[in-house]
Amino acid sequence: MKLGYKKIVVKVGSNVITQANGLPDEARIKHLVNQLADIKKQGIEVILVSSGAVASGRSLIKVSERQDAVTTRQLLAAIGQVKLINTYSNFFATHAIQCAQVLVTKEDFRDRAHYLNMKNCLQILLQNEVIPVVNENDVVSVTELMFTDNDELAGLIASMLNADALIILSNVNGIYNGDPKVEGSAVIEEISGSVANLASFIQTGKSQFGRGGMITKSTMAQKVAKLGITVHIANGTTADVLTSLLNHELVHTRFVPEKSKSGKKKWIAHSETAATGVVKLNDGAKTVLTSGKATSLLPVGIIEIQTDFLKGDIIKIIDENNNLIGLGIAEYGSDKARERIGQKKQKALVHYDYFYSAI
Ligand SMILES: Nc1ncnc2c1ncn2[C@@H]1O[C@H](COP(=O)(O)OP(=O)(O)O)[C@@H](O)[C@H]1O
Ligand SMILES: N[C@@H](CCC(=O)OP(=O)(O)O)C(=O)O
Repeated sequence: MKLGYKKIVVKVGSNVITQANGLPDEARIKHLVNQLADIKKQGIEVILVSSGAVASGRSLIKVSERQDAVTTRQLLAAIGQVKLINTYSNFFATHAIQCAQVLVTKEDFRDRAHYLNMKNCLQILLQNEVIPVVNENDVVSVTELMFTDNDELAGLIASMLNADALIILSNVNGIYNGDPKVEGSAVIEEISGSVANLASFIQTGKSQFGRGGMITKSTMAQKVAKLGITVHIANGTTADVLTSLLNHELVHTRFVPEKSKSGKKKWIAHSETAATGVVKLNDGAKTVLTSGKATSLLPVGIIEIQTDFLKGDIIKIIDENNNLIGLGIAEYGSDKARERIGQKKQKALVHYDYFYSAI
């Protein structure tokens, strides 16, 4: 395979594996499994992140209209995930490949210890030639405990496992430079760095069964590419999509990766919800920290400690307009940091090795 990847994360959206009438599209699931089996047999490690539990559940049970959205999702996912994983498991078995069900919540990544537990679990499956089939545990993850969508989860897993690439399969050929339904719009084939006007191309609407939409997909893709992982967004309803993509024969959107960041930085990048403290910087410090040079956060650039934190906590670093600049691990607690605000020649609050720039 021309692209030469050794480890890939493939994310399949609900729309790819659901027919227009809401029933699971078994022929498509089979076709994707055949390609994944082929890829695995070529020595590439594969992790699958598959949506579709809720959509599968909808085909199995009629839900009362009086039921609220959260409990409906729990009911449908609880039933649908069984069908979804059975379908994958049966198709993988025809290739003599074992797959595993890994259901996760945001809580499973809340601190470094939990994050490493998840990482160990996926690594042991890969070492045993098993394909992990990951989904959010929709039965227990509700409201603020939820991932934005499975694109966010797939980005987190790709970063955690140091994958070479993340392939997101949706029901469009990639990110278009306008409304995909309007004639004249074309697929943007390559995106490098942070493209400021990318969101302006993207319609806020989602596809029939999707959760996050293309804006969250592109924000996540830019973040993951910044960590050094190539991200591809392609059409999962196209025949032989994965093999064509990996052979460099498919029109789709590719996010060009930056230099690979360390495992610790990748973890910090995905730990915004675990952050305790909030520290505000002046514009000079912001410029230096986001310049791309190896610079640590010194107290001289701090103008306010907004929320307390302890040594070793993840802290959010914001600018004068309260926009997020980055995340980092505090070298000391907020008490000491407050005493040192604006002072020169003080120990860095966040060392460069433990700072992730969100800009
Ligand atoms: N500029 C754009 N390029 C591509 N897709 C877009 C764009 N703007 C909006 N979309 C919509 O985003 C949808 C894909 O996002 P989503 O519904 O979350 O899919 P999935 O279920 O695969 O995660 C597409 O079906 C498309 O309608
Ligand atoms: N966990 C949910 C899918 C949530 C989700 O992000 O869906 P999608 O936008 O289609 O990838 C399910 O299995 O139904």
